[in-house]
Amino acid sequence: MWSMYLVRASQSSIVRRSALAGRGIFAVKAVEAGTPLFVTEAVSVGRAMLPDRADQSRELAQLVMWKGFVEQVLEVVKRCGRTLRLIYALSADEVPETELFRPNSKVRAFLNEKPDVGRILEVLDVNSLTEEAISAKKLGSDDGGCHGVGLWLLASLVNHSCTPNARRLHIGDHMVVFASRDAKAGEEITFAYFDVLLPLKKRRALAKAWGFQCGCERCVFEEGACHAEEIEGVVEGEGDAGKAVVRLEEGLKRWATKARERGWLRASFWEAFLECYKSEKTMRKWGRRIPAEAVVAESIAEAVGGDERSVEGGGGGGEEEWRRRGGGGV
Ligand SMILES: C[S@@+](CC[C@H](N)C(=O)[O-])C[C@H]1O[C@@H](n2cnc3c(N)ncnc32)[C@H](O)[C@@H]1O
Repeated sequence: MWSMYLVRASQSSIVRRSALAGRGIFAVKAVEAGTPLFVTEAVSVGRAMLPDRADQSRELAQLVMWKGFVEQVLEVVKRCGRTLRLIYALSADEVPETELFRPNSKVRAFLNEKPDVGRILEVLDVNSLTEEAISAKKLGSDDGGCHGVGLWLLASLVNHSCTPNARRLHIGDHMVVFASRDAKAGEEITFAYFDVLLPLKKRRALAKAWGFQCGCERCVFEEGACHAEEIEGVVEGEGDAGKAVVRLEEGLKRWATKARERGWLRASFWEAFLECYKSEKTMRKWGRRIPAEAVVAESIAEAVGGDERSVEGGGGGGEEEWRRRGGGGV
């Protein structure tokens, strides 16, 4: 009823206890950006055409899509005890054995067990993924532009991080999870559940809407760096993006931040950077005290993983070159 296979001799990812949440998926060996980590086929996907974002019938279309999806999952588990066992493993406290997720697993399935619909719905509520998401891309248009919500068992164990290292690619009912930046052996594989080019306060609110408080290393760093709140105050209070960016860049030098930390903080204030780049007047006013867009885009991409929105724009030369030419001087 379902199939899932791991690329690279079934060794790229395993399920382990996560410091972020109960369980998570970890890289067994170091991976470079772009490396496929695993491929997994959906238990089921409910698809529907979604009207324009502003259109209220969009909500109705989403409901119909969700209802169809739930019905399909219930059909599958009625016929396949193994899928039922895997779904229950998603909401259990203990770390499920990786063996359970292998296609030819010898782990015994539940046979003739009546599915607990309430429990399944609870699992679907927190584990279903949409094809149209911040960390996802969809290939192929055979389905006429339909969007879907589905359950991809192994991928649903991937936790959120504001400094994610993986993205997903949807091809039909299959999902390919690949590294969006280099990751070390033993590092947890994470997606962005929501936009991470946002300040800490906004990210906290989004995580809350998902029902958790994010404990990723970027959030921990930014919570400790009170400067982040100070800069946030400048951006919101004065409404002068140029001044805020220059203060942030001065701070990055003063606080002796590491390259990753600089990327995180720039990602948090990306909106202010963008406002500057859109205004010739601002760029003229602050000159080299505002780093080139390509420098900031590269720094953000290295820290929070590739995202096409962060690699727009020209400039070039990188951070070292920008500093060498006297950029960022106080
Ligand atoms: C799709 S599940 C991820 C797998 C989940 N950890 C598990 O063991 O089943 C989503 C849930 O994991 C938890 N979670 C994910 N990312 C988290 C994070 N960065 N910090 C805390 N909890 C997180 C939240 O409870 C969230 O609702």
